[in-house]
Amino acid sequence: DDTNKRTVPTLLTNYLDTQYYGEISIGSPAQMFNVVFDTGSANLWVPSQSCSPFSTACFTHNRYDSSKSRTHIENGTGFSIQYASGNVRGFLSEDVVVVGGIPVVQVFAEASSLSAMPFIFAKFDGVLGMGYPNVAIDGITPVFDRIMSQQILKEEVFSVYYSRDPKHSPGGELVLGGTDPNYYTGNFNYINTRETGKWEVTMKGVSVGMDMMFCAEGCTTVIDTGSSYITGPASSVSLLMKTIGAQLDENGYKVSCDAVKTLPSVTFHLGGQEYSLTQEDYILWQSQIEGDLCTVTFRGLDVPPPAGPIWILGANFIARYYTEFDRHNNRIGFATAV
Ligand SMILES: CCN(C(=O)c1cnc(C)nc1NCc1ccco1)[C@H]1CCCNC1
Repeated sequence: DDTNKRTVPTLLTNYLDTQYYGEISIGSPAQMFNVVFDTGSANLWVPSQSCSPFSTACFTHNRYDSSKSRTHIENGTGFSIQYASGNVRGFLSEDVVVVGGIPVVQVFAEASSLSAMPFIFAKFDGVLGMGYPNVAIDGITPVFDRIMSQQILKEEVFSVYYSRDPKHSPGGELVLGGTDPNYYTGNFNYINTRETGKWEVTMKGVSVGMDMMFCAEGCTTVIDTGSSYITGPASSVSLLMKTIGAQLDENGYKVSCDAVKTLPSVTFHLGGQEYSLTQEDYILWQSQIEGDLCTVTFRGLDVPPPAGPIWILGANFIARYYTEFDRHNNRIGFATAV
């Protein structure tokens, strides 16, 4: 019977609307880590005590010390994960991982080397992949699969709320086993994931204002809770930016803050619904001493075939559209975030 099945909330911290992370523990006694709950990958890794003191990114974060955990199980298999933005290398260990108070015995990676870029900018220590098992490196059963097999969740889904304004509390919320009606209004609209066993769907178009500009023939789109921005093929994004009058500089596309109010909406056509982002949603407005800086939260990113070309909808999309990831029905649901 479902009476004793439950949902498991984890509060998230919002760092400048670009990084959202929550706390987990590994080991006994508990060693605490801040991790991104990332639908764009399927492995758990945290920095290792054994990382070189010269690896700045490793050294400035919490590190797992296996010698201090009485539940540590030796493994030692090599591990490496390659992101577009950087890479992580290390080895596997096994220990008790606690997420939202739920303990699982989990194989994870101790990162003994972390590329300085981008991890010196990370406020989080590691990444907890919420992707499908078939994309997990070394064939490791992901954390969420281990929690599902305990049969304690009301539904085999998880949901993500990202706040839009760092001053709001909480910065975000991950719910395992259901959704949190406090953070969305209206009904969910669902899109089936592609058969690839990834949190990706076929998008039916991207329009700017009233004009359909990209992806009219359909294109693969990843819903990635671990990415800050929206990315698309570089040529498409540069045309989109030209249309809104944004200039590319060394760290992204900028617009003059005075022009922000005249910017058009950008609309993503998913599953027969239109998901619009207004300038509110896609401009990061930072007040600086030398004047305000308005960054457009779109980036060009060319993912090589066979995985690419793809669009990636990240945190700025999820902040506007509360997202449910449904492993039971292999579909993604969006509702208007509060
Ligand atoms: C976590 C690695 N990722 C980042 O894009 C990334 C890199 N480096 C920093 C400093 N932050 C990142 N993401 C911040 C964030 C948290 C929640 C929303 O965005 C991606 C890599 C591809 C899979 N998906 C995740």
